[in-house]
Amino acid sequence: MSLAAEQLGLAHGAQQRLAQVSLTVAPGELIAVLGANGAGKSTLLALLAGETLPGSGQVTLGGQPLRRQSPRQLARQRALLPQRLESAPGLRARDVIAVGLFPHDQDWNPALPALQRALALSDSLSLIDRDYDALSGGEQARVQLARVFVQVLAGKGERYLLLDEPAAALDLAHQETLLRACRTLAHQDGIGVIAVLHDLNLAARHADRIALFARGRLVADDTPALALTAARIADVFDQPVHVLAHPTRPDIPVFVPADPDR
Ligand SMILES: Nc1ncnc2c1ncn2[C@@H]1O[C@H](COP(=O)(O)OP(=O)(O)OP(=O)(O)O)[C@@H](O)[C@H]1O
Repeated sequence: MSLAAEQLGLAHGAQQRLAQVSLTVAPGELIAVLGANGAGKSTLLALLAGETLPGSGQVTLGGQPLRRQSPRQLARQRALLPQRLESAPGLRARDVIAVGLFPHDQDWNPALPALQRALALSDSLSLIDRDYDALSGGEQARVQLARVFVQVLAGKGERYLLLDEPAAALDLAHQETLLRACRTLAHQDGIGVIAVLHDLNLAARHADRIALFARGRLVADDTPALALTAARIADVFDQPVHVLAHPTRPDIPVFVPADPDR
């Protein structure tokens, strides 16, 4: 059982968005996808979700090529949070969250355990009666997280959650809440979670594995300590860093950008 990218490639003319990427997400693991702007992270998530078709290679879910699965079956097994959130004029937050229940033929019902858990894990219960478009950016992000959380929690069997920069609009506490929720969904519920992040420290502290991308290629796929070496970070991000020891968790590296002027 897995969601697997097999030798994926996608190009537009001479521009190679992704090349020869093989990556497996297993049920119960949390993978952070890291890399510089334009490295191909969103492209990978769109391909893994079946929203974009690869130019070469294939994606399989539970051993079956994605292209053989109906949109409805796919929606029951995987949820995608895209990087750009659309506006939802005239809708309340609860209407947006209820979209995650549609693939399971369910409507908004406060007694649903999956819904209660999704609202708690995303800290969005207090937002459900607000107009979605009147929410702040971080509040909208929490509502969208509730939508994808309920989509996977209301399902059964093998399920995957694909999150494209879910922490981008969140404050410090809600970033921690989000990553703890991802760990719970992976480790307790057995969902395979793959999240694009830009914060190396957040990724190193919470992810089981890091998939590091540079110029459309996967350059490391390992535990945080082994994937995120100072030399590799300097190369991939063109930014030197100091790697420090975490004060209470020696297995977790801490990164501080090096400032050449000071
Ligand atoms: N629809 C598209 N058509 C053509 N090129 C695209 C398209 N979408 C993205 N690209 C290009 O593909 C490359 C990878 O883009 P992608 O969005 O996957 O990067 P990313 O790693 O998610 O970047 P960021 O951190 O900035 O969000 C970029 O060079 C981008 O300009």
